[in-house]
Amino acid sequence: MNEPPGAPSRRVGVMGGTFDPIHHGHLVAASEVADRFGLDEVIFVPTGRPWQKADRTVSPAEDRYLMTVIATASNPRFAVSRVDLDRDKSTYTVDTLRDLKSQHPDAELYFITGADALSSILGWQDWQELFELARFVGVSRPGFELGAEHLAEHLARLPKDVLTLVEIPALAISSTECRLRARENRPVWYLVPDGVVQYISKRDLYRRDGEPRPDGHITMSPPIQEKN
Ligand SMILES: Nc1ncnc2c1ncn2[C@@H]1O[C@H](COP(=O)(O)OP(=O)(O)OP(=O)(O)O)[C@@H](O)[C@H]1O
Ligand SMILES: O=C(O)c1ccc[n+]([C@@H]2O[C@H](COP(=O)([O-])O)[C@@H](O)[C@H]2O)c1
Repeated sequence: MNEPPGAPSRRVGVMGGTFDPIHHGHLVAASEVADRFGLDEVIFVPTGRPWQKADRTVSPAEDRYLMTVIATASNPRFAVSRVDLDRDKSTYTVDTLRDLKSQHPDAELYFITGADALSSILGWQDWQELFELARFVGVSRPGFELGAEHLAEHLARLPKDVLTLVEIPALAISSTECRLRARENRPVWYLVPDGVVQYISKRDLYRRDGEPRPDGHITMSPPIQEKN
């Protein structure tokens, strides 16, 4: 929704991700950055077609969107946007930020990203334009420390003062590990919000392609190239 003319500038965080599934590492990152930067809101933006994950099967966009809604529903400062899901092409952050900027013309945008994603930022589509649209906040993640030499070398090529690095409480959780656990019938409780555990079970996500479900149905995850 557009803001009324003359409204004071709001600080809006943007947390993009594939969220397959969303987990507590994502939620803590958003919450910490909101606190440190006094953000009024954090908008979670599930990717539509994450081109950098084209080599693997990704769950249908609507499932990832609904899990993101479930996970964020209880926090009045968290919201979810469909901009990347409703765009009929590969997902690029430059498009995400352009769309959100036009929806929130008076807001200062803060794009939140983990240290792992940050380490490839110079390869992102139109990367120079990204910093005209938003400030970037890179957060620590176990296994991807902010002080790593290769990350520093990569980030040295960015313009000055466009990125702030923030240490956050370390949660060694990844969506990959959650999917693996769900596939092997091991618990994902406490790694993801309770409602997401229940959604994974209800929709039978992360079972092997072609593996029969207890009710005899066969689940096939659509390949990422298909429109979900
Ligand atoms: N445990 C975590 N701590 C901090 N940041 C995280 C954590 N997990 C993911 N992120 C960040 O959240 C954003 C979205 O991540 P994404 O949805 O790809 O999750 P993921 O756990 O990295 O998924 P996958 O294991 O499938 O690659 C990225 O910027 C990523 O760096
Ligand atoms: O714009 C790009 O080229 C680009 C390349 C890689 C990742 N991103 C964004 O970074 C965010 C995290 O991506 P991922 O793959 O870690 O889920 C998500 O919003 C992606 O759209 C964006």
